[in-house]
Amino acid sequence: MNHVITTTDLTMRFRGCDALLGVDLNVEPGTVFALLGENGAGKTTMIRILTGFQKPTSGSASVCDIDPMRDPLGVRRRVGYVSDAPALYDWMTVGEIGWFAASFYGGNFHPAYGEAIRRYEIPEDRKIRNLSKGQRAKVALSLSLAHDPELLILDEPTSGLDPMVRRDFLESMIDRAAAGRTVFLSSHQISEVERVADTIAILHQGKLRLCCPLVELKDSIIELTVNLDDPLIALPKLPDSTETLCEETYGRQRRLVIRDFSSDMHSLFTSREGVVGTSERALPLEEIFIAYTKGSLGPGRPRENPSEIVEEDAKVTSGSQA
Ligand SMILES: Nc1ncnc2c1ncn2[C@@H]1O[C@H](COP(=O)(O)OP(=O)(O)OP(=O)(O)O)[C@@H](O)[C@H]1O
Repeated sequence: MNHVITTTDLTMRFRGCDALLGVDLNVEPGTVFALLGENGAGKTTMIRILTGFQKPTSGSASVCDIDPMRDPLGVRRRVGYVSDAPALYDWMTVGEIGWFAASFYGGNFHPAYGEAIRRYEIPEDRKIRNLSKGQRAKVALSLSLAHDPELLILDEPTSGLDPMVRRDFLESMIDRAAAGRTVFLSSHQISEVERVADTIAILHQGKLRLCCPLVELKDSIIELTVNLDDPLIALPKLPDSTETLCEETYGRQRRLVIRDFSSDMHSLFTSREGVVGTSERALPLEEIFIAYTKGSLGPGRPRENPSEIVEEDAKVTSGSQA
């Protein structure tokens, strides 16, 4: 399959900060692809590279079969892009900025822009500088969509929009994907993303922590609650095919978020002395995201023996002193 976006070993090192560290990513056509990450995870840096505004330190990228480093204008002609702080000419009116952008794209751009502006009920004679934050966001979205791009790249697209417009806008992204267009968006509104995304990628401290279809992700992760007689009891090691994303203790309950846990593994816990019982539940995307970005304990964890934690910490401490 021809991917709409491909990055290979993409790395961006700023002075004193590694924003992206060897990111390999493929985005399939006709999907809504959501890039999630905490503040400073590298999302905007990635989008700036994909849209040709930033040259990476190393690695490569291809967007609609164009190398954004070699042909940034070619990419921007093919792609619709809205940044988290859209730069619009403040002295133009809403109507004038439509004519201005239409001069680059031609075709059906101006009628499509005019229709979007009327749908959003923004007066065409209003100066851009006098628009509210939400109206500004709507103008930027209308401009990015008017040439019906095969790929739409959105950095925090719904910030500033009221809840009704946000919902309508995100639902329209599903329609775009159904029509074979591709939407690549970065957002902190995880519950909104969950309603529209086909594929989820999580960037954490510049590294791609995860990239997979949302349905697959939600099917593969559960929260396991283990009820204990003794809160200090050591839990069994799980098979290496599983990944324990986080482990927390609440009184006599141990809460684990585990990837690829299967129901026959409950007995590993229930057969252990001091374990009263276990229960599991599916997690919403927001809780999965938190579990991933809190840091993984790695394959097969939780730890067999709590003293291991102390020993490992001691090793780190003595290593740093050496
Ligand atoms: N021009 C720059 N010079 C130096 N450091 C930069 C530059 N641009 C970004 N960074 C750093 O790179 C890291 C990633 O920034 P980036 O803006 O990509 O994060 P983000 O995931 O978009 O965050 P947010 O969700 O807060 O917008 C941050 O630590 C940031 O300070």
